[in-house]
Amino acid sequence: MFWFSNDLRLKDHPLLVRAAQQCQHLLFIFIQSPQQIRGNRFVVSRMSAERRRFQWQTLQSLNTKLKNLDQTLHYAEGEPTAILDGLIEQLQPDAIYRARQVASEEQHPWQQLQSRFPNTTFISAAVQSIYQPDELPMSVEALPDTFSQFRRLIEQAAPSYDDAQVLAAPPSLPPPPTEIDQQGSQPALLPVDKWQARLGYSSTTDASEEPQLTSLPIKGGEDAAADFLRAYFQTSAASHYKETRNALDGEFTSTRFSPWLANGTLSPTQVLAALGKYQRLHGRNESTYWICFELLWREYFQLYAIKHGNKLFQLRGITNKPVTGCLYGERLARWINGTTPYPLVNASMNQLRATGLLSNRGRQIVASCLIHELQLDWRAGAYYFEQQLLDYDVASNWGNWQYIAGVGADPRQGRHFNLKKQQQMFDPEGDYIAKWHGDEGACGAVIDSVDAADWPVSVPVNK
Ligand SMILES: Cc1cc2nc3c(=O)[nH]c(=O)nc-3n(C[C@H](O)[C@H](O)[C@H](O)COP(=O)(O)OP(=O)(O)OC[C@H]3O[C@@H](n4cnc5c(N)ncnc54)[C@H](O)[C@@H]3O)c2cc1C
Repeated sequence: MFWFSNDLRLKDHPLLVRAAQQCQHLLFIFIQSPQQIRGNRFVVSRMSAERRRFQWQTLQSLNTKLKNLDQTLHYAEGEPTAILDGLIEQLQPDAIYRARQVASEEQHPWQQLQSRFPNTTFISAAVQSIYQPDELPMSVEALPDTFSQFRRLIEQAAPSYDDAQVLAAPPSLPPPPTEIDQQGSQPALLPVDKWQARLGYSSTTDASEEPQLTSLPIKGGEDAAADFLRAYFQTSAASHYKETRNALDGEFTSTRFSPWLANGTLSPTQVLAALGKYQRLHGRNESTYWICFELLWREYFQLYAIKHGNKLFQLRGITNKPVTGCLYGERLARWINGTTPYPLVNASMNQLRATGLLSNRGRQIVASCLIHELQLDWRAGAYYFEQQLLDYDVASNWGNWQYIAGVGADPRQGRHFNLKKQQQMFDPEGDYIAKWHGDEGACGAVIDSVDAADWPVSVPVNK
């Protein structure tokens, strides 16, 4: 049994190659846990319709690729443990394969199944990271408290990422187990094609529906990821990355690889291999190095999530530092709907709501505003990002939020961005604010309509 999660590709997938070599039959499954869609006390839902659409495009694309190898992707919605429990009882697989998961919610069913089925072999590998655990110069428990320390250790000791090698997709796959009815008679588990109609998605998606940050649409699937990667390195953008990466908008100011890296249609090794080829053709400079630098941040946060477990989601973070933060509904609604007094924040939130995409600088600015100006519980922001971001990645999202909230890996104990200064630096002409209507909803200097005693706050009228 091969359980796909955030590794939705066939290329550069060592675990898949291993399963293809070791098994006589393989059942491919993807399970959507309702817990990861349902709301909680912070958000009405943890997954927006736009994110689901992107995920669905990705699953369809994976299914098409599997079909070319006479295989099928099966999909189920439900508690992973319950679904797999039934399937393991029924099919008695010798082994179950799954990409390593870094956060507790995703790890939990795997651990439960391991203890329930001691005679089944559970095989997992880090297929979403640059380094395997044994290539790291430290154990996960000894991960340094700051990124800079981690980067220095990696750059001194770990194998160089200059000559990254991409593994080919398996040329063939073992057939599905005979017990699985291809027509999908299992109520919980159906081939992806059958689910498509049930969920109301069309088999082809109108390209104009896809969110765009560049002239290429952000479309789900391994082929779309490969096209995007190729298109990026056909430009000279990588040679200027360090100077442009902080821009709020614009064609290839940063790589925009994150949506595909997050769901595993693209591996970091594929990015590094394409970068290596680019450097051999056009030369290396500080900008090309900086792409690796940012990928190391991603790597760091993955290990950070494993090391810190549930602390990733706690108000006091990994520091246990006492912090305040309220869940004041009116302020949160203003932040979400782009009606704060800060046009730059509003523009960024409007962009995020409309597209599911936001630059790194935009994320830092709105996160800082939620924490420092609006004084809200940072987890409300993190959950809202989880709902909206097409590139949502549990480790990068929660790790970055903790960093800005001062309860994470930041040696400076948090970041408070001066919003006026940020606007002068990154949107001096106001183009971004105009494009995303940041002025339209701005509510003036007074954020709240009532004070602490619930009295209406009157706005002084200038005569
Ligand atoms: C509050 C907040 C929440 C975030 N949530 C997420 C998230 O859910 N998913 C996500 O992938 N990134 C997240 N990031 C990190 C970063 O903003 C995005 O990775 C980046 O904007 C993606 O655009 P890009 O692919 O053009 O990045 P580039 O600048 O081109 O960087 C290349 C790659 O490096 C990695 N990377 C870059 N910056 C970071 C970073 N700070 N932390 C971790 N990895 C990084 C990404 O995989 C990215 O695709 C968050 C940042 C902040 C401040």
